[in-house]
Amino acid sequence: MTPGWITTTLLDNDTPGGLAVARSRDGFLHDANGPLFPREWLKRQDLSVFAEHGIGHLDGEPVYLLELNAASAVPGCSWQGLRGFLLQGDHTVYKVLGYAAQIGTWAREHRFCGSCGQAMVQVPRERAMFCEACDLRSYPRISPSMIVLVTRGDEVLLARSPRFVPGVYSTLAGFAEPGESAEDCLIREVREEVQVEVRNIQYMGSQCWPFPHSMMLGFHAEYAGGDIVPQADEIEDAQWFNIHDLPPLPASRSIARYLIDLYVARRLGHAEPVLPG
Ligand SMILES: NC(=O)C1=CN([C@@H]2O[C@H](COP(=O)(O)OP(=O)(O)OC[C@H]3O[C@@H](n4cnc5c(N)ncnc54)[C@H](O)[C@@H]3O)[C@@H](O)[C@H]2O)C=CC1
Ligand SMILES: [Mg+2]
Ligand SMILES: [Zn+2]
Repeated sequence: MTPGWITTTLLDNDTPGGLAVARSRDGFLHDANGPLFPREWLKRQDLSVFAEHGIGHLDGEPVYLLELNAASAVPGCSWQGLRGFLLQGDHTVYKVLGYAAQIGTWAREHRFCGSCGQAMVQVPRERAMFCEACDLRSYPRISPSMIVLVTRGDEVLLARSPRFVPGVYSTLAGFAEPGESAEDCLIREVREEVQVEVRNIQYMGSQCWPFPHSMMLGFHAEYAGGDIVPQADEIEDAQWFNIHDLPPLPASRSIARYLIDLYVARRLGHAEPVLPG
């Protein structure tokens, strides 16, 4: 048995047993023991199953996703969105759910060929949907996004989107566009969002961000010029904050928080944080 969580494409839906998670628009089903249930028990509940996907092994046990048409009442259980599991509880369980959410979303959104419109079929032994007429394979969608902490000595540039929890400021982020390198994207996003120029771009690490399918590439960059001008509509406010006087920050398991905590730790000579996977 291999401990921990390993994704797979090789599970047979007709083989009984294993564990399962159930996902609806209201999130994942969970009870006091969490969101992983004995699969046969879960399948006996009154759930409207849209699709079943084998997704991996947790401590050697096969794990399946039951993707539902809608949430329904299961005695002793409730529904919680993926973000709730990110903020609280076991991180490995969150990783299982993050993968399940990405596979469920992708499979649901790729039932028909984008080229000819015919129904696609799941490829055996590969996580792909296939159109025979077009010989076209669609793989799970991953959207690369740059995230950057811009610094100026003891100051860090943080901004607020109108979508954030009131008071919270975070690092700048944005999706890569076709034709861009990671660095091109970072420079463009910082220009667009605050009209600031950067230099000495340094890659710091990455994080899967399944909301719904981002791959965050984290960077540090130094300020090189310009006065902050927040982008209309996208950026509600942006400021230089002294590392000794920071505003409320993003959740501790986010790479945004890691980039800030790492810079502060290095500046102050404290122990460095560890990037959560
Ligand atoms: N893990 C973390 O610490 C953090 C993650 N993020 C994530 O980074 C991603 C990008 O951040 P934003 O500032 O919202 O992006 P952004 O600055 O590029 O603006 C968002 C806009 O981009 C467009 N968009 C949406 N999906 C897209 C795609 N796949 N490709 C290209 N454009 C797309 C939409 O018009 C959307 O309103 C989001 O998924 C966000 O959740 C953002 C901050 C922290
Ligand atoms: Mg942005
Ligand atoms: Zn086709």
